[in-house]
Amino acid sequence: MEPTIFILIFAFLLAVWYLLWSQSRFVRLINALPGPKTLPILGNALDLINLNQQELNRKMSIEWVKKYGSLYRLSPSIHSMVIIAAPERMEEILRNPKYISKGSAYYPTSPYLSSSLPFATDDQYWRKSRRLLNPAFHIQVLNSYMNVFNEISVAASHEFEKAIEANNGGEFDIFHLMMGCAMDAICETVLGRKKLKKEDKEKLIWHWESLRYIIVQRYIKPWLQFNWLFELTALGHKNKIVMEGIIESSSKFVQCHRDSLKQESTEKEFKTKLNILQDESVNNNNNVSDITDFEKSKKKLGFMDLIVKECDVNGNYSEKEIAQEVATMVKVTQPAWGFETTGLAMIWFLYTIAKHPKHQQMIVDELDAVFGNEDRPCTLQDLTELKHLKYCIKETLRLYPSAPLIMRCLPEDVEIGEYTLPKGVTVGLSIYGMHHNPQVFPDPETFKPERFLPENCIGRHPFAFSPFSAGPRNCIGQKFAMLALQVILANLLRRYHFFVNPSAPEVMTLQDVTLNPNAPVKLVVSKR
Ligand code: HEM
Repeated sequence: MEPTIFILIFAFLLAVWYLLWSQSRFVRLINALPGPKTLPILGNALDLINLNQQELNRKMSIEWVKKYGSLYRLSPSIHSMVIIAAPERMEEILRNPKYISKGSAYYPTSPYLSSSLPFATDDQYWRKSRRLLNPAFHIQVLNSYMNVFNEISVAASHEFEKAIEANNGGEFDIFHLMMGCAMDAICETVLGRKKLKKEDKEKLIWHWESLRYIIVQRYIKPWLQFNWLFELTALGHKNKIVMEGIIESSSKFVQCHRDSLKQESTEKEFKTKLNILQDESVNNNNNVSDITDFEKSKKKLGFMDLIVKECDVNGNYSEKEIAQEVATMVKVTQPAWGFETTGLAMIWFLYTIAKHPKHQQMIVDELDAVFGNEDRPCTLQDLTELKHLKYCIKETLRLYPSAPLIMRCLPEDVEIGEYTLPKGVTVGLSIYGMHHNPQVFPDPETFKPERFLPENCIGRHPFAFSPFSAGPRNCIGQKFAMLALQVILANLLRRYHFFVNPSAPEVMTLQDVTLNPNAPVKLVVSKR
């Protein structure tokens, strides 16, 4: 066939398809919502494509919320999306156990991570995994990590000392130092106490940074949303390499943990260990003569123990599935997830309190009252007394939620106010937009930790502050993250003061899978 005829037929079919599609009930319901003007087929792609990631964040989370309200539509391409930035509306979606599906919203990572907890699109599989992994984040398990968090703070303090020396007391970028610290916190606890070598850490960070870039590119460039086309591009090729690297390093974590469990055990003893570990109160009738250490510790199963057990003992997970779970636990991106979300929270916290010396001093006063001159580890009891520290962490997570936008795919029509959100639509829940919405938090751009004093929370909608999302599919690592943040940041502030160079330009946020800084986060750090 002549190429011209082929093109004409293709254009005709596309026009017919577009005409039918644009008359559909789905499109009519979406178009009833306020939102920026769309172009045929391209939707809002032209609005988005010309923006850099910093402008994209402002536009989506602040400008358009102001212009169109806290419920508006956006069409990055033919895939329309509804953005929500108000707690009452978010609650209607997040609280409902029927609306836990992410649909294909997180497809840019598939097929590699499609069956890990944060990305699972199959509801049944998600329920199975969530039920299985919940005990690994039980408060008793988390409390057993206190020592590790204290040790990691000491190691991070040494790194700061080296950086201060290397920079002759001048400013330096804290990004990689704090990311490494958060990665250690996850690796040495949830991932089975494995210490990573510097080069392995750097490789993992590179993998996840590349993946983040790829995901954003696929959202804003509509042609990359076709898998077959994407795979033909240089970006598709890079995606393959990156994902294979991530899965490979995750499999190594699993193998390493399995080896350490198996060490000096027969196969039978190994399986018995895993079974015994699961029981909170170990039954004396068990045949446990050879596992007395485990019996004594009465330990609950950690994340790695649980998934190795499910694979090796119960056969409920394949080797590939557990590698995917481990991969997302390392990064737990989207949002989701793990070292990056926690590392970013630490970075934004240090930057923010460096910019607000009054609040830094209030935390330091509190630390001095609790620890005096003692150089001892931080305990759970200490944390209950470090109230201003907690308010500052919460206010940082309000201003800089590590996961700025999360998504759900609606399995049925949902009535919200005067609008009907049609079945199958992707809802983008803008945590950043809600936290910066002046109707939810007055004077939203100002750092005011006192917002979190109990008396100031009265009357605030329970979903208004949701850095960890809310409802059945909220962050499984929320308590872990808060504990790690409090211990590590308290210990750093016991040893160092943090300042910003007053003439340095402000560090801004980038609209990304996670909320990253647009420039190096340079601080002047001095010993207390
Ligand atoms: C400051 C730190 C953190 C923040 C702000 C954060 C935020 C979030 C958010 C907003 C979600 C919901 C995503 C969605 O609904 O699409 C989520 C999910 C998740 N987070 Fe976190 N997270 C943090 C730390 C962690 C840590 C330390 C872990 C694990 C050790 C973790 C593990 C997960 C997992 C597995 C999910 C998926 C849960 C599910 O789909 O059932 N997160 N996180």
